[in-house]
Amino acid sequence: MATLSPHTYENEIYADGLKGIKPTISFNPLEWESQAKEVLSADSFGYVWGSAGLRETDDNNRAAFRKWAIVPSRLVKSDFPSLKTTLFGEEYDYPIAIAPVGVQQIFHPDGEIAAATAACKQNVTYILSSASSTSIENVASANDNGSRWFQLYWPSNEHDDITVSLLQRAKASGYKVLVVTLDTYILGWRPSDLCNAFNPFLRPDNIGVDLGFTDPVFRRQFRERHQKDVEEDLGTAAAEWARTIFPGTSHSWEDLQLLRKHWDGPIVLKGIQTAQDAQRAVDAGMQGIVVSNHGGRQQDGGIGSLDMLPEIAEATKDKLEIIFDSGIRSGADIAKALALGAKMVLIGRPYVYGLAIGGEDGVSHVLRSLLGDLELTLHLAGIPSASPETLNKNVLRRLTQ
Ligand SMILES: Cc1cc2nc3c(=O)[nH]c(=O)nc-3n(C[C@H](O)[C@H](O)[C@H](O)COP(=O)(O)O)c2cc1C
Ligand SMILES: O=C(O)C(=O)c1ccccc1
Repeated sequence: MATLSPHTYENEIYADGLKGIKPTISFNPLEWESQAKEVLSADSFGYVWGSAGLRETDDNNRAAFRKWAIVPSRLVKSDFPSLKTTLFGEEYDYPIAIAPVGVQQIFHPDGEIAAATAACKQNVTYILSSASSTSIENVASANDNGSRWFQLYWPSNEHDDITVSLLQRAKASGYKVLVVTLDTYILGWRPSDLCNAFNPFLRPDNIGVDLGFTDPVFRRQFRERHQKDVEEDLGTAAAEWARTIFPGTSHSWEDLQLLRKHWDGPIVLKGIQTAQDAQRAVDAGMQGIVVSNHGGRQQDGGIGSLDMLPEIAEATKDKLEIIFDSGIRSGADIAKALALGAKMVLIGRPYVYGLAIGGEDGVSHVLRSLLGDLELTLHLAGIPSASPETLNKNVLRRLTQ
């Protein structure tokens, strides 16, 4: 069955309207946050909404989009724009993917299963977090024949055998691209979580440690250390898994060779914010980067992620694939990031809010809304496709310096 153009979501909604049926989830992306707040516990809402320090990096992420504006062209006779994009030699239907987000069961009981199912149904890539509350294998089953990538929180060198085990499991379960997050070897200073005394990893129900608890190498080593199984001392095991994937200190550029050796598909470094680091990624044999500051959740007082995209793209876009995140909230935001050099963007908090509000349907709603908005934004600006030939810096003007 041919996939319907995303903007046709509108037709469904207006047809329902004629029957007196009103949508339950907002179409205003900024209201997804307030709707999620109504249904989540204070702890869970504070965690997803939270950012580092005074939220300056987060604010700068949003402000960066407002420094650019789309300039439309007229009498461009074209069909609805193609949203296809090509990365690592593969064609993707849409230039968006689900950002890796940990502990999704604290937002909805169906957690990762709901989000990975929605991603498959909407033809959007799902990136599984290392801090998932559902195992690599179970998420793969839910994601079925969908496109899925695996995000690594990278254990320190003393745990290389666990790293290799995670990579092997991901590979065996059909995850095609490895995304290595470099900005979160320890959690940032997050006042919302501190005020709630809430650490998503140190919970009485131990949600969020499933990848460790299902890992044969972690389980064997736990037994050797404690002469008991993970199930016999869940609290200790959860704390040890948290220390394993958030070791407190960073790796070095040389360490990437271990990942290169054990992963034969594309590797993408997530958290890059300078052209110099992007070039280092090229030199280290990496295939892509995510220009990201983790949604401002790690380091406060930082520059907006979009502010750094043009110079990074200028320096390296012909040498590796550029993906972007941090602050994407609308179709116009996606268009701007693509125009400034990204081939794909990651959707973060918006889909988590959708998950909280409506489970699988809520995630589908957010993805369909963003894609419908993107499609009409390009179409009405006279931009015939999302590819760099037609969606590039020429369609933007910088408003302020
Ligand atoms: C609740 C939450 C959990 C996250 N967990 C992870 C994670 O496990 N791994 C990771 O690489 N990034 C994680 N991120 C960061 C996202 O992948 C992404 O970079 C960020 O959400 C983008 O910013 P935005 O939400 O403002 O768009 C998390 C973000 C949120 C909001
Ligand atoms: O909150 C985050 O940003 C994050 O990356 C994370 C995910 C799971 C557990 C702890 C932190």
